[in-house]
Amino acid sequence: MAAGGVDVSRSSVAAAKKDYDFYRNGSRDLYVRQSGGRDAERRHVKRPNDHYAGRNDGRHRSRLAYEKGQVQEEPEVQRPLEKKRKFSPILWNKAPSFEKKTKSPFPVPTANLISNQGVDVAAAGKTKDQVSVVMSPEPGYVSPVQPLEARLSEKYPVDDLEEGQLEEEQVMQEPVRESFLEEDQVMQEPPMKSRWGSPKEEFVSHADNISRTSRWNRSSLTPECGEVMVSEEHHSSGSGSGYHSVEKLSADDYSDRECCSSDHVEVENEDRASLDQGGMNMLLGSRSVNNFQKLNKINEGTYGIVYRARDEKTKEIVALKKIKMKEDRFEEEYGFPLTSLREINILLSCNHPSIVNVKEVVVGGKNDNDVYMVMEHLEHDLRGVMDRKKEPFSTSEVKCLMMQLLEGLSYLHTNWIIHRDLKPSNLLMNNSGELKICDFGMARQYGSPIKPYTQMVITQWYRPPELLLGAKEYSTAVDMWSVGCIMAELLSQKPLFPGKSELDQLQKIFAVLGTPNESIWPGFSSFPNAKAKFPSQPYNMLLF
Ligand SMILES: Nc1ncnc2c1ncn2[C@@H]1O[C@H](COP(=O)(O)OP(=O)(O)OP(=O)(O)O)[C@@H](O)[C@H]1O
Repeated sequence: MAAGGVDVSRSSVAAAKKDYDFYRNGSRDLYVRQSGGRDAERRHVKRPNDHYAGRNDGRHRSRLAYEKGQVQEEPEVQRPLEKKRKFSPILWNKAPSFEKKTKSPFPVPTANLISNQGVDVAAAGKTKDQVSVVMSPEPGYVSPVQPLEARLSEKYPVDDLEEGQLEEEQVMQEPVRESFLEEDQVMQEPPMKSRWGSPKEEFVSHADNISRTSRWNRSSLTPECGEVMVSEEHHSSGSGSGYHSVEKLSADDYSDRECCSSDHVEVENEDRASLDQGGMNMLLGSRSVNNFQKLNKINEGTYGIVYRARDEKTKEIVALKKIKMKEDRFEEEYGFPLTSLREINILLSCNHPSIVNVKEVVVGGKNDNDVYMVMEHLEHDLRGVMDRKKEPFSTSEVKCLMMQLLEGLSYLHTNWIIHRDLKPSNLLMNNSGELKICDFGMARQYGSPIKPYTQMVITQWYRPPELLLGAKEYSTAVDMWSVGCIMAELLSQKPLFPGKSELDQLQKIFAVLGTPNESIWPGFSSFPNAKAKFPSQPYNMLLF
C-alpha cells in the first residue's frame, strides 16, 4: 500500500481493471537486458502466464485474434497501437456541400465531437441535419468513419464474439479503417444518446435563458481542428526578440507553474461564424444541480471549483466541477468559457478507463446560472499522492501508473486530441491505484497537416523545449514530453525540470539533455526564442 492510502500495487489495479498482465507487461513478451551494458543483447522471455483465460475486454480479444491466426503476429514486434483506430466517439461527419467523391491523402479530422452516446436529436428539438452538419471539412475530403456496427456485424457475427469485445479486434483487422470510404457510409451514425442531459428531465430556467441567446447557437462546440490561433499581445515568442523575450515570460514561484490560459488567445481566430450558426442547445434537458448534495470542496483550479457531492437519487459519490464563468473574453461574447466548452465536449465524447468519465452536465446553483460537470469521483490526484509520499514509487508502481497514463493518452491521440496540460495534478487516482487523465481545458483536436496553434500551453515544468522556444506547429509529441517529465518525477520524487522562468526552464532542459544546435536539431535556429544565449552543454547528461 502506497503512502496516502493509495494502493498502486499491480494486483490492486489488476483487480480493479481485471487486466493484470497487460498493465504489467504491456504485451505478452518481455525483453530483458542481459548484463553487460546498454548494447547487450536482449533476451526474449516467455511469461509463465502467456496463456489466456477468456477475458471480457476488447484488448484481450485482440490477442485472441492473434492466436486464432486471424492476425499474423510478428515475433518480438508489438503491433503499432496508433494504427488501431477504435470505434471513435468522435463522429467524422459528412461535408454537406461537397458532392464530389474524392479521396484525401490524409485522414484529416474535420469533425466535431459528439457524445459517444450520441446526440439525442429529438430531445434537442432539432433536426438530424442540424446536429450532424456541424463542421467544415476541407474541400474534397471524405471522412474515414465507418458505419461500424453494420459492417462489422456482417463480417463478424456477434455470436462469435464475447460481449463487449466488438470494436478493437475488428478495427485492427480493418486496414481500410485508415482508408477512404464512400460518403453515404459516413453519414450513418451509431444510435447514440447525448450525455449533455436527459430529455426526460425538466428543462431548467437557466438553460432556457441560454437557449434564447445566440451565444449558444453555435453549430460545433469543439473548435474545428487546424484552426489558426495567433497570439499577438499575450506572449513574446512571435517577436523573435531572443533572450529578453524569453525572460519576460518568467514565472518565479510555484504557482507560476501554471501557464496562462490560451483561451483568450485562441479564440481570436475561432471560426466565429460557426458559433453563430444553428445547432443543438447543449443544456436542453440538463438536470438541476439540486439533485446533488454538496459534501465538501475538493480543489479549486483556474477554470473551476471541484466539489465532492452525492447524487440524491443514486446515492453515488461524484465530483462536481463548477465552471467559472468570468474568466475570459470568450464568455463576454458567448456566455461561456471556451476552455470549459472544449473540456465538456471532449470529455463527454471520450470513453476510456484512463480518462475521467463525465456523466452529465447539470445547471442551477444560487442564481440558476451555474454549469457543473458531473464526473466520477476519484480520491486523489497524483500531485497530492507524490507530495504525501515520503519515498519514490517503486519501479513496478511507476510502470503500472505509466501504462495507464499511456493507454489513456494513446486513446486521445488516436482520436486526434492533444491534451496540452499533462501534469501530476491533472492525473487522478483512486484507492485502487487506477489513474485517470482529467482537466481537458487546454485540450483540442488537431489535424493533418499540422496548423499553427498557440505555444502558451502546458504548465511550464512539463512543457517541451519547442514550445518554450516558440514553436506554433506542434502535435502529440508535446504530450509525450510531459509524460516523460511525469515519469521521471514518479521515479525520483522530484520534478525533472523545475524551471523558475521560461528561460530557466530551457536552460535546465539543455543542461541535462545537451544544448541543441542546428546540426543536432535541424530548424532549431529558426525558432523565435532560439536567439537566446544558452550555456553550452555538448552532450546528454541524462542517466538511466
Ligand atoms: N473527478 C474528480 N475527482 C476528484 N477530484 C477531482 C476530479 N476532477 C478534478 N479534481 C480535483 O480538482 C483539481 C482541479 O481540477 P481541474 O484540473 O479539472 O480544474 P481546473 O480549474 O481546470 O484546474 P487547472 O487550474 O489545473 O487548469 C484537480 O487537480 C483534482 O485535485
